Formats: sequence, C-alpha cells, structure tokens
Amino acid sequence: MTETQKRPVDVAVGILMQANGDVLLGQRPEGKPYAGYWEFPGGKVDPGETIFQALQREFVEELGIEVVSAEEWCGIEHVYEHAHVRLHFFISREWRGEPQSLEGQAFAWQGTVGVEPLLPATIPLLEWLDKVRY
Ligand SMILES: Nc1nc2c([nH]c(=O)n2[C@H]2C[C@H](O)[C@@H](COP(=O)(O)OP(=O)(O)OP(=O)(O)O)O2)c(=O)[nH]1
Repeated sequence: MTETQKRPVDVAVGILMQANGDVLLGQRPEGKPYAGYWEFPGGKVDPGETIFQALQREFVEELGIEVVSAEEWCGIEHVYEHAHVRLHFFISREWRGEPQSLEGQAFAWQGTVGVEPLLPATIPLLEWLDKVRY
C-alpha cells in the first residue's frame, strides 16, 4: 500500500440546494485527476482550516459564491488510485452570489441529476439526495 492510500485526505464538498430542490454540479477541469467528471463543488481541506472554512474558501475560489450556512450531511471514504479521500458532504440552502466559472469549469443546476460521468464516490449520494431534496 502506498503512502497516498494509507492517509486519508479530508475534502469539503458542498451541495447548494435551491428551494425547488435543484442542486449545483461542476465539471472537473483539465489537469486534475478525473478531468471531465461531474462533482459537487469543493476541495481539500488545508492545514489549520476547519472543514466548513475549507468549504467556504473553495466556493469563493471556484464559483465566487459565499456560503452563509450549511449543515454537515454525510461522510464517505473512498480509495482512488490518486488518493484516499474522506469526503464531508454539506447541504447549504443559504448562500450569496450567482455561480461564475472562475476556473473555466462547466457547471449546471440539476433536478434529477442527469449529467455524467460522475465521480465514483459521489454516485451513491444521488439516491440519498432524492430523499432530502425538498
Ligand atoms: N469536490 C468534490 N470532490 C470529490 C467529490 N467526489 C469525490 O470523490 N471527490 C474527490 C476527488 C478528489 O480526489 C478529491 C477532491 O480534491 P480536488 O483535487 O478536487 O481538490 P482541490 O480543488 O483542493 O485540488 P488541488 O488544489 O489539489 O488542485 O475528492 C465530489 O463530489 N466533489
């Protein structure tokens, strides 16, 4: 087992949920592992940050959005070839700003999620999400 597989990396992931249940997904940009795959916006937690602070930072950097509040929803661990990740999913219904493509990525509001491919660790979330959508 390699070093990257042994040590899980914390990742903050945010699901922005509109009043009608639509959620925001983004497409991973070129140059990252799984480029072109769809995901919920987020990224790795930096040293010294709380997971929620990382979530807020990533949303500003990627989308120009200020996440005002979010509730921690569920956690998933997944071992990829490139990393062992511990994903912390938050649901936010309170944010400021409209999403902008600050890293050149595509994004889309989706009801029943129809974009693909999705990052493998995120796929099971969609079924659970349908239960809390409204
Ligand atoms: N944002 C996000 N990451 C996910 C999801 N599902 C999933 O398996 N991941 C994984 C993919 C990556 O291995 C990891 C996120 O790391 P990343 O490389 O995108 O993070 P980052 O933006 O901090 O990247 P960088 O600064 O290192 O370029 O979490 C998801 O739904 N959203």
